[in-house]
Amino acid sequence: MNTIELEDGGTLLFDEAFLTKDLADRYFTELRDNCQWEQKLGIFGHMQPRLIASYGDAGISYRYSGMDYAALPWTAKLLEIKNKIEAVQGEYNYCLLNRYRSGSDSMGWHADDEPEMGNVIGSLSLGATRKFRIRHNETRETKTFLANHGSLIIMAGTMQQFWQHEVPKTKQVVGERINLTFRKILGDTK
Ligand SMILES: O=C(O)CCC(=O)C(=O)O
Ligand SMILES: [Fe+2]
Repeated sequence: MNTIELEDGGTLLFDEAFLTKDLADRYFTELRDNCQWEQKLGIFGHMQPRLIASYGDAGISYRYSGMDYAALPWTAKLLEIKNKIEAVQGEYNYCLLNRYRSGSDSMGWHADDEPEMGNVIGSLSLGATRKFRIRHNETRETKTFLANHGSLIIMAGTMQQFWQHEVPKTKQVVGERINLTFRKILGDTK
């Protein structure tokens, strides 16, 4: 487990071997086959280049790229994963899953800095290894992490205020990747 102290009070924890390969394999298959995946419309009227699904406590919905996502009720597997991540850090009531079908699926530079969102985000990666990059808003300093099968990244402190992150497209032939970001939606979410 690696804890990186970022400038301006952000921290990024990276555990390359958070889950055993066996368990990561099982979660990948289970989530791929059983989550309610959908492709959403993004900004400028284009479909987002990935599939998403979202789960959480009753009554939770999450505003993202100008749209509201109502959370489906937790499944037993997702609660099991949530408990494991909470044992490391954080307390979560919502999970956004992203499914990157190939190297041409991606997520552009952004920060998860909505005011109603807690500052601790737990991000579990399953399946193909993809680059997870972070970039400081002012200095443009960039760091790259290889988010491999079964790895955990926890973003905390002031990271969302001072850094953005992305999962870039790649021309390499890569298999599917599923990423789960556990979050805490605060206050009145209706
Ligand atoms: O897929 C990832 O590793 C990042 C996902 C992400 O940044 C998000 O869902 O906000
Ligand atoms: Fe994000």
